[in-house]
Amino acid sequence: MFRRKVCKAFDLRYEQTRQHAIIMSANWFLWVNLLFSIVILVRYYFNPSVNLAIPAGHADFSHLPLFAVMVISAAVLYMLKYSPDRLSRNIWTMLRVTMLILSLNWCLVLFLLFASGGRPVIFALASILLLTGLIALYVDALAWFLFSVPLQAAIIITSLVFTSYITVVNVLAYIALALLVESARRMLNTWFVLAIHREQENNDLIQRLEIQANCDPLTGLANRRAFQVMLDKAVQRASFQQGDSTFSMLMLDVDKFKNYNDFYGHQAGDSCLIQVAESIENAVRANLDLVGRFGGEEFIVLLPQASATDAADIAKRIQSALSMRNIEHMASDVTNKVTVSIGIAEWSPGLTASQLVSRADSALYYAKHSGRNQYQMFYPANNPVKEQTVKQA
Ligand SMILES: Nc1nc2c(ncn2[C@@H]2O[C@H](COP(=O)(O)OP(=O)(O)OP(=O)(O)O)[C@@H](O)[C@H]2O)c(=O)[nH]1
Repeated sequence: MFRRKVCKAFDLRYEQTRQHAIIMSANWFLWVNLLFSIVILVRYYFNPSVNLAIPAGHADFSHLPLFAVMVISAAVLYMLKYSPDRLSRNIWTMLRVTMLILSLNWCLVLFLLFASGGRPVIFALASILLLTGLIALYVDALAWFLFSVPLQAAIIITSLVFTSYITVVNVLAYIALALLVESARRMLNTWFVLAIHREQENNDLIQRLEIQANCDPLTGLANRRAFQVMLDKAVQRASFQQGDSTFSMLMLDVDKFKNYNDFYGHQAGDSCLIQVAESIENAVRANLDLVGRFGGEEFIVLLPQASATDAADIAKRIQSALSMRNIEHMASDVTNKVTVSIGIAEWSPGLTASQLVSRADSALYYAKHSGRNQYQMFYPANNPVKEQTVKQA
């Protein structure tokens, strides 16, 4: 089951990376096609003695496919640059069709050059096209075959048409070339897959380490360190924010938990802590509040955009969520169910994170000393008022 999930994740990553790679290298390859066709078109200006002579009469025809290569390459480059969704399936299909059309045009160029006496350079020209195509398209076997197969076929057909015979050496050379490029494509693709595997493994490892560094292993909640980071950020944000920047926090402690452990055993204690954690998580506001394990049987909740009164509502919800679980605690002198005491503190300008925590802690201390199974708010004079006490039945 787990393996299947890993494979799925790999498949997805592989497809996405392949798509990125093919777009990136197609860009490069289209530029190569564009520049290559321009160089062949203007070759006389560079070196009039170059052996790609095209006698009059043939020249126009040979220029046509070269122009076509130029125009198609430029048009597709333009589309790739300005397409709103460069990674869509349609773009991928368009690129494959483009590779076939470019290849057919190059076949025509080779054929016409061969016919006009440029024979000695045909093999070199085809080899350069095949090698650049291989570098650009090895990640997409279909695009590569659409580009390479017509070219390789063209070399053989052209030889057959323009020479009355075809030697064994020629045939062997063609076969060797075909085998060489295919084995090179497979090798490059193997490295590509391996690189994605490594990246996937590294990502998984980073994810695991992040979870280990930030999560409490028993409850899965944020650990104290992760909570502290979020709390510091909340204080920073609130300090720089104008207007309504209030936020609050809750500090919770399971009542008479030592007795619970002694009575039911440590393992049952662990399971009780997990249930308390779940109750808290279910009672807070999803995607907004952050629940953490402060240590031992103490929990902490960060409540963004919540005043002390809002926090008291959430504290009530936590108490009733826990009460509904009905976890027996026969060793408690508070009630015969597991209960929590809660301290509430609201941030006010100038307060540091540790000052806020210590306010929540002293409100919790007050709740404990007022009989447990209740919440208490902290007041600036560190004198929580008794009217704020709400006992859970
Ligand atoms: N099972 C279990 N117990 C834990 C864990 N962490 C801390 N404890 C226990 O939690 C208990 C905390 O006990 P105390 O701090 O004395 O508090 P209490 O018994 O809850 O009493 P009050 O808080 O005053 O109501 C200790 O017995 C710890 O061993 C844990 O991960 N699992």
